[in-house]
Amino acid sequence: MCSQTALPSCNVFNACTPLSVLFPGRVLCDMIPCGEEEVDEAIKSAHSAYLKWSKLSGMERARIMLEAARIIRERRDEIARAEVANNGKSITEAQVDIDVAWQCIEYYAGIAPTLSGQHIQLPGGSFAYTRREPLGVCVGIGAWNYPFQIAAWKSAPALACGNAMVFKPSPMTPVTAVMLAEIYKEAGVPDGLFNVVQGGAETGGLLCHHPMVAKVSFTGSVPTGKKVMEMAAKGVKQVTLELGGKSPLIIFKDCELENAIKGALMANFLTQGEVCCNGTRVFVQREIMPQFLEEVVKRTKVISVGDPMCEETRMGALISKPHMEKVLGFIKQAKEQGAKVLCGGERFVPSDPKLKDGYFVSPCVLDNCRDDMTCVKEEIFGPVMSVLPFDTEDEVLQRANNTTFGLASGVFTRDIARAHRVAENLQAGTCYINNYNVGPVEVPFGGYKMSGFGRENGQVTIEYYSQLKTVVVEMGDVESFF
Ligand SMILES: NC(=O)c1ccc[n+]([C@@H]2O[C@H](COP(=O)([O-])OP(=O)(O)OC[C@H]3O[C@@H](n4cnc5c(N)ncnc54)[C@H](O)[C@@H]3O)[C@@H](O)[C@H]2O)c1
Ligand SMILES: C[N+](C)(C)CCCC=O
Repeated sequence: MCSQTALPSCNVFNACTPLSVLFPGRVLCDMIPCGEEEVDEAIKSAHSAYLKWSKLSGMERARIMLEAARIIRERRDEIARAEVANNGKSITEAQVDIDVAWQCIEYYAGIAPTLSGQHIQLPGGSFAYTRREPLGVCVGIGAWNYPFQIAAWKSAPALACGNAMVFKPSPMTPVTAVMLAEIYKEAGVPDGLFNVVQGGAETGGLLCHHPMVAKVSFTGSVPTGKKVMEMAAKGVKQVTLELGGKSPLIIFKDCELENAIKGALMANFLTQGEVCCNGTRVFVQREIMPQFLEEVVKRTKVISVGDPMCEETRMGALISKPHMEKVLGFIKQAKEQGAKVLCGGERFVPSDPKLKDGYFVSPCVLDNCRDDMTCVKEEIFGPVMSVLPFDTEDEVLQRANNTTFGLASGVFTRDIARAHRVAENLQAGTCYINNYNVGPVEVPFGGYKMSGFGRENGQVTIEYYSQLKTVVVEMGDVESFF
């Protein structure tokens, strides 16, 4: 890497040992997963903090959250460099992730003072009112692709509503959630309000089962999401599930082709293709397929893969060796099933000897794809775009919806009526019209079908981190039947 990154200091529930060398393929830090005792301690301390935090007014909570957002802005480059070491994504993308994180905290700080209920008039001067109240201790469980951003997306609405959060990052990326905990503390949240516990499946299970936990917000794969839901159901805990996808991107022949090509690249190659909402099934209307392929391949071939700490790099390293092998396995299988590799799809070894053990894969465009191929049906979570021809709107809608996933979708067309008709008929939590993978924090994000339920970001997420109490006030005498 161009420069070394110092790991943040660790907090009480984080048993990782910083190593001084952070070259690709090396161990980032050694971790002892948190067991029953540490998880119990983290949840109890979060509960004590919740009792204080939930009694503050929205304005008071907002002031502290705004200070946290300010500190993140101030430390943006340091956190981004740690995120690169954590995940392997390019520094340019990591900086954007950190910006999205502080924007999210600012956004929910703005909402905190607006939380309110309703006043309902009843006969005889009696009335009722509703109060929006916090849930208590919420658990956040994160995936490894957007470690800092996921921690912010979960904690910001949780804290705005007056909850505490115990967050478990993926054991693949344990570092930057700890930095967020330190920042919240520095900003003035009560001790324990945002706790980080480290560990994998076992630690996650302990969190989901703990009786003092009111809600679990999970980001990860569908199989793990099902387990989380099952565990939470035992304690009748609320759940938000942000799961995987295999999203369609539909490009009609009347599109602005230059934008559609840029959109297809954005839909497939951010964060080495390890993005849940990627539009990996690119349906292109047959008439424009030759121009589309020529241009998309030309631009994919020049994506600079390599040292993620360098400003000019556009694609860094995949998360781990087993994951890289899984992605390369999908490409091999695609070829066996008849797909044609137009570019990339191989392990890439940069010329810098320090980077030779990194898990780099050259971005890949697959042609000759059919809907029944594994590469078109399953989430690869790597830099692999599958391109499929189509003829009519009805046909492409049916094929686009023929999946158990439903996280995102996209359409490129100049026909405004068609754009909205297609958006209405796509079975997905998000539809991008004439763009892809933009994610302003004001906009709700979440899935349909097996991509999950509940939402993150936007005003609606307040409903997933609070509960409504109804207070009924009698102004007259009690009318009793007895
Ligand atoms: N929809 C979204 O917002 C979104 C965002 C990012 C990633 N993802 C999805 O996440 C997946 C990749 O991430 P991953 O490999 O980290 O997913 P994963 O399901 O393997 O792990 C996710 C988290 O769950 C924890 N975990 C694993 N087993 C558990 C158990 N039994 N109980 C409780 N927790 C457990 C892991 O330690 C990790 O923190 C992809 O499918 C991707 O699409 C979805
Ligand atoms: C690419 N977005 C829009 C930032 C969403 C990332 C969410 C998780 O993978």
